Amino acid sequence: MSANGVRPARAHASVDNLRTYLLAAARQAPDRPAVIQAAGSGLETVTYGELERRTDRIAEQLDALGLDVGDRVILEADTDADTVATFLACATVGLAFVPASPEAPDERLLTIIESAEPALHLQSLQGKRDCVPDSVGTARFGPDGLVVERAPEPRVRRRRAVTPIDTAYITFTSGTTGRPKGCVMPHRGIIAFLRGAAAEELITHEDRVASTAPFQFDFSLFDIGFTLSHGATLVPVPRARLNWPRRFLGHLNDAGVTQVDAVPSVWRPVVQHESEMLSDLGDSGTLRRIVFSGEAFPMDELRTMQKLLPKVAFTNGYGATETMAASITPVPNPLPEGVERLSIGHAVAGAEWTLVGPDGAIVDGPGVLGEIYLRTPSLFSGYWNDPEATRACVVPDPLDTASGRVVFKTGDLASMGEDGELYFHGRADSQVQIRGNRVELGEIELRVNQFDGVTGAVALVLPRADGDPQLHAFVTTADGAEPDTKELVAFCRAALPAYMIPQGVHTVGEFPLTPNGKVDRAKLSALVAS
Ligand SMILES: Nc1ncnc2c1ncn2[C@@H]1O[C@H](COS(=O)(=O)NC(=O)C[C@H](N)c2ccccc2)[C@@H](O)[C@H]1O
Repeated sequence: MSANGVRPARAHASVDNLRTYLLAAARQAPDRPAVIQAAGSGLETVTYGELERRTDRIAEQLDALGLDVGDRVILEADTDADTVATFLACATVGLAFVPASPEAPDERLLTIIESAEPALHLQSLQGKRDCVPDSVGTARFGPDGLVVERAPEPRVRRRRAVTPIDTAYITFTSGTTGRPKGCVMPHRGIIAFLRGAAAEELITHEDRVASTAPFQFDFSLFDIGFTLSHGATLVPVPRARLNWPRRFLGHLNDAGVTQVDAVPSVWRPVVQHESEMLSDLGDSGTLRRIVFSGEAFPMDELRTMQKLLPKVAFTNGYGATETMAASITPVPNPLPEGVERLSIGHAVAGAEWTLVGPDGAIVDGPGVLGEIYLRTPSLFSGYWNDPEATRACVVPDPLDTASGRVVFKTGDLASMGEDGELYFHGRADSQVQIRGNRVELGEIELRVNQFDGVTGAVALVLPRADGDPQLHAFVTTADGAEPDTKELVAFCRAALPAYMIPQGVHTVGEFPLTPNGKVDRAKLSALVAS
């Protein structure tokens, strides 16, 4: 019995809960490897049976702290077996975990703590965080369970069961307004998306999936969920190995990885410095698939990857944290000549999207730009403590406004292909007009990329106090030298309308990245302001 005599809450095996859904394999084949992870300079394997034992031990200890279903727990960690066990333990007792990166600065963690008001902060035995306020309990997790340093204040337990609509996790994304927004994800939401993803039949239980995203980026939560729900093996790639192409590829090779999940930027240094080793990895026949998400894979970089990996399948995972994701689309290898924009295909099984034009009319034909509205059971519960931001994107189904059903207004623009597949055209709020003409940043980037010596291009429009917004192109070049700006601009003029010609060209050594590995456009903009 717990503090107020109520039996502690527990996930019920008969309804959707992340713990029961992700440990189903532990029942059927407990000796199968769940996680293969770095250990010293080598690797170690944690089986599904061992993962379940660690999960239950931590769940018991969390229970003893007397927390209530729905209480928040900061889980500051990198992905490994103990992080997964802690994540599953939280799901078992109905605690909402808030993934945090050990690399996040103190003030970012404190902002999240101020907003989420967690009962407990959890970090690994090696964790270095020591700025957690006294109002929050602290504990460390490891292979032998939890070590509680400061018990959380006792809570009154009002709930007796963990239900599928209870919160599994809250991921705080650095909202464009600067204040981080917490995406509240219910158990049934993530499970619905993972079921839809499973219908793509990308992997079997024999696969070994490498996860490269930081734990606080929900791409990592997808990797964990997708892999464990198939009874396959998760291979986390620690940052120390990820940041060295040779070590990264060695880790993939040693662990016998068959699929690598990574944002496009992860591959840039690998192709630049270890293309030979990458090609050998593809020829070995073990690596079968690369899944990317987060942002469009620059076409020329993708083509280069495909030349090195002719036998590997490429898959484009598109979607937002608010619905975990939306579509999982195969990319032809090789990409046919002339294809200049990647398809994001159709929404996964169990979901469907609608394109809505600027005038509110439904777009159901090719070539017209509209905003994607996603009808899906993987919809989040809303933004933490921000009903206004929630109302702005959880809206009545445009096809059936009287029904009371709601859909996710993605803020993404797309056009439709011949058989209804979609092509991503960028964020609605980054669409710009210059002198009344809609500017396609992707088209500008494509053209600049074709200029001799340019290896990467990002186009931005920067507002100006007085006058039209200005178009700027940021480029990386093969030898780091600045391209001849006049020639580059002339090259653009030969293919683009006048209003799409960059007024500023800036050479950077490499593109700055956000903590989640996406091109940091805000940092690029700041280069011009300075
Ligand atoms: N494949 C893409 N092409 C092009 N633009 C994209 C793409 N994937 C996202 N995006 C963009 O990124 C936004 C979502 O950003 S996010 O909320 O941080 N989520 C993600 O980036 C990852 C996403 N949750 C996910 C997790 C697991 C599997 C697939 C996708 C989308 O609205 C798109 O604008």
